[in-house]
Amino acid sequence: MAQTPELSKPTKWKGIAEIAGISLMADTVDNWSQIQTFKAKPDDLLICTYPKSGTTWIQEIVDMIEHNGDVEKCQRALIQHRHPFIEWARPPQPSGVDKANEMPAPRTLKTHLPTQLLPPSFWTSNCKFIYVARNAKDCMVSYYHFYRMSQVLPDPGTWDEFFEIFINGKVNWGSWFDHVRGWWEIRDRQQILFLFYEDMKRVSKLLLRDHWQGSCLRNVSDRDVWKNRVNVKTRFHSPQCYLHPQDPKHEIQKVMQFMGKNLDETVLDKIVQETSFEKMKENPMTNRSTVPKSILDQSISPFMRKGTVGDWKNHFTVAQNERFDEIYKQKMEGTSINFCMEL
Ligand SMILES: Nc1ncnc2c1ncn2[C@@H]1O[C@H](COP(=O)(O)O)[C@@H](OP(=O)(O)O)[C@H]1O
Ligand SMILES: O=[N+]([O-])c1ccc(OS(=O)(=O)O)cc1
Repeated sequence: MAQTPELSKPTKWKGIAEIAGISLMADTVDNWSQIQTFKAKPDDLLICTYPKSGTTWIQEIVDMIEHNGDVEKCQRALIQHRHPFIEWARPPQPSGVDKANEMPAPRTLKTHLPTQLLPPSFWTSNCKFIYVARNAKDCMVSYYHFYRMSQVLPDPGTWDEFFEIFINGKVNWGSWFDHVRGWWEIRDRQQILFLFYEDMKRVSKLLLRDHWQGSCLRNVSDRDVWKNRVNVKTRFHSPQCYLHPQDPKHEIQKVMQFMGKNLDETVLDKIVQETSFEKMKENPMTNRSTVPKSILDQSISPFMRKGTVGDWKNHFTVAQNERFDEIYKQKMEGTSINFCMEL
């Protein structure tokens, strides 16, 4: 069994610390009591993700919905300043909790915390959560490039080294497997809208999803579906088997309904366009271009890097892929969650 390589540390760097075995920025850990005693409100909306799962994307979508598709209003501030990041701390700047406390209700907040580390008041205040999950392989690739460009994170080493670090959960915010499992398991016990990056990305396809098996059976064309609706159902002999359209607009509509908003089709179409990868990559309010190079060096890798599904195929070796699939099977055993790894 390969050893987990040690991450080498940048100079002038405060470091990484742990809470209950989960790596976090040391400043976050130093501020832990303020974070844990944070008082959520019933009308809070909390955006929850494992890092690199499309946080910025869902933030922009939520903000656009909240502001009825008004682009100018969404340009009021950098995306990282619009929604307080609950566990963020970087003294002497105000912490995420400080910023949330100053924010008028109704608040939209953000976290990467796994369920077991979330401030308890979120569970008791009956607020709403939007969780976006991204398939582990693309998430790992995106996190690797983020570690490379970040000047405040340890050096990720080579891809092969980072692969070991990621599967062992020794990255910030811990194990992808535990994070996703944790949020998936509680999705029906709280007001949680559980979304998939891949569903938000998929364009103009209808997906046949069997919820009993929890598996994507195959993609079918729109024409296929409407023509063969009954046949398809009959063929799979499963009452749970149904045809489910998924594309950015459909997912945005789900978010809109969850937020209790009602926007007309033209506004929804505008939100789809404005939150596309291409638009957000060019938008200085979302692309992190104003973050100093001493923190994020985008000449190494852009923050808005590729925004695709399946880039893992350009990074994983065949052996790594086989090993990963085996580990995935073990770690995700017994859960009904299912990811699409390519579109
Ligand atoms: N509008 C959009 N559409 C698709 N992907 C987007 C997107 N905005 C950001 N992303 C992608 O989401 C990832 C960053 O996630 P987060 O915001 O959680 O840090 C990056 O993935 P890649 O590195 O694979 O390109 C980024 O390119
Ligand atoms: O890994 N990190 O240290 C990390 C990841 C994400 C992050 O914030 S975000 O706004 O890019 O999601 C900050 C730090």
